Amino acid sequence: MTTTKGLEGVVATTSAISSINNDVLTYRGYSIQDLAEHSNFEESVYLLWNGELPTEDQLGIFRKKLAENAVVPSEIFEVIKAYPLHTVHPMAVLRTAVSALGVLDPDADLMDVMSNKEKAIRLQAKIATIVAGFARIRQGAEPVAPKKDLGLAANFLYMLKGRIPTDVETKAFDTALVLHADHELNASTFTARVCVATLSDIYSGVTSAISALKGPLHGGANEQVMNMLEEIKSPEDVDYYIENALASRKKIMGFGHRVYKNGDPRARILKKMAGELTKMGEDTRYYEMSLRIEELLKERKGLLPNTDFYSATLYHTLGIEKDLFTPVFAISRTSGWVAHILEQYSDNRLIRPRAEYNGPGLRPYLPVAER
Ligand SMILES: CC(=O)SCCNC(=O)CCNC(=O)[C@H](O)C(C)(C)COP(=O)(O)OP(=O)(O)OC[C@H]1O[C@@H](n2cnc3c(N)ncnc32)[C@H](O)[C@@H]1OP(=O)(O)O
Ligand SMILES: O=C([O-])CC(=O)C(=O)O
Repeated sequence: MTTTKGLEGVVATTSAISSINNDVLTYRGYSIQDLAEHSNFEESVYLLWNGELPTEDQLGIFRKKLAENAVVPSEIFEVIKAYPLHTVHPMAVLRTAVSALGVLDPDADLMDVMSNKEKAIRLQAKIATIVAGFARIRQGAEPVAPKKDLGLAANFLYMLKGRIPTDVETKAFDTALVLHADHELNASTFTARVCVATLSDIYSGVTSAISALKGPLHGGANEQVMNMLEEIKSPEDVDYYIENALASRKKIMGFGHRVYKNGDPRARILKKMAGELTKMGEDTRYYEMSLRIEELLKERKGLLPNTDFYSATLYHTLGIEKDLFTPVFAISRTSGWVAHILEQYSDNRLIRPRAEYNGPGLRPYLPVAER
C-alpha cells in the first residue's frame, strides 16, 4: 500500500461538474472568467445542477422557484434565538440549522431524482435566509422576510441590512457567489460525497460539507484574512507583521493552494472587484494593505492569493460582518455541494479507502489488575 499525506494528487472520482486544468477553472466547460462577467448566480446554479445553461423560460421558472422557497420555517429561528448569540460562531449555527431543515422536511429521506432536485431548490433558497436571519437575531432584531421579486444575491443583502441594495452592491455580491459556487473535489465537497455515498440524505451531505468548510485551512480562511488585516491596522505596518509571521513560520491566511501553482483565477477577479468597490468608498486601507501583503508573499515565499484573500476585503466593503464571510461562502458553495451530491447518487458506490496501519503489532490483552 502507498499513502499520500492529505491525498495530494490522488484522483478520487470522475466528475463532469467543474474542472481545474492548468490553473483554468471551468463549470461544465464554461470558464470562470466568462461566467463572472456574463452570468449570474441563479444561471450558474442551474448550469451546475443540469449540465447546460438555461433558456430564458427555464431560468425564469428556476428563479421563481428559488424565490418562492426562500422562506424559512419559524421553528428554525425560534431555536436559533435560544443559542448563546454573542459567542456562537455563525458557521456552527448554519450547520445546526441545515440539519434542522432536514428534521422538518417530511421528504428528507426520499431518494428519487425529482424529490432530491426539489429538496436542492429548497435548501439553496433557504440557506441565505438562515444566515441573514441569524445576523438580525443576534442584533436583537427580527429576521427580515425574503422578497419574491429579488434574486438571491439582492435578497440576501436586503434581508441582512433591511434595505434594497444598490445595483453595484448586488452585482459585486452576485459575482462573488458565482465565483465560489463550485471547485472540483475540494475538502467540503469531498466530505459531502463521502457522506451521501453511504446513501445518506441530501441534508446530511450539506451539513457535513458545512462542517468541513468551517475550518480555517478551507472556507474559514476568509474570516482569518479579515482578522489579520484588522490586527495589522495600517499599511505602514504590513512589512513588519508579515516578516515576523514568516520568521515564526506562521501561515498567512488566504495564500497558497493545493491545486493552483500559478495563482487562483478567482483571486484575480476578486482583486479587481475589491479594488473597484473600495475606490468608490472612503476607506481604501484594507485594499492597500492587501496589495502589499500580496507583493511581499510573492517576493518572499512565491505564494499567491487564493479565493479567500480578496473576498475578505470585498465582503467587508459590502458591509458584511467578518464572521459571516464563511457562511456567505457556504450560501454559494451549497450549489456545488448539491451538484456533487446529485452526481454521486446518479452513479453511486460507497467511498471507503484504506489506511496503512502504523500502530503497535499484535499483543496479548492484559486484564486491568495486571496493567
Ligand atoms: C477556499 C479554500 O479553501 S482556499 C484555501 C484557504 N486556506 C488558506 O488560505 C489557509 C492558508 N493556506 C494553507 O494553509 C495552505 O496553502 C493550503 C491548506 C491552502 C494548502 O495546503 P497544502 O497543499 O497542504 O500545502 P502545505 O500546507 O503543505 O504548504 C506547502 C509549503 O508552503 C508553505 N505554505 C503554504 N501556504 C502557506 C501560507 N498561507 N503561508 C505561509 N506558508 C505557506 C507551507 O508552510 C509549506 O512550506 P514547507 O514546505 O517549507 O513546510
Ligand atoms: O479547492 C480547494 O482545495 C479549495 C478551494 O479553493 C475551494 O474550495 O474553493
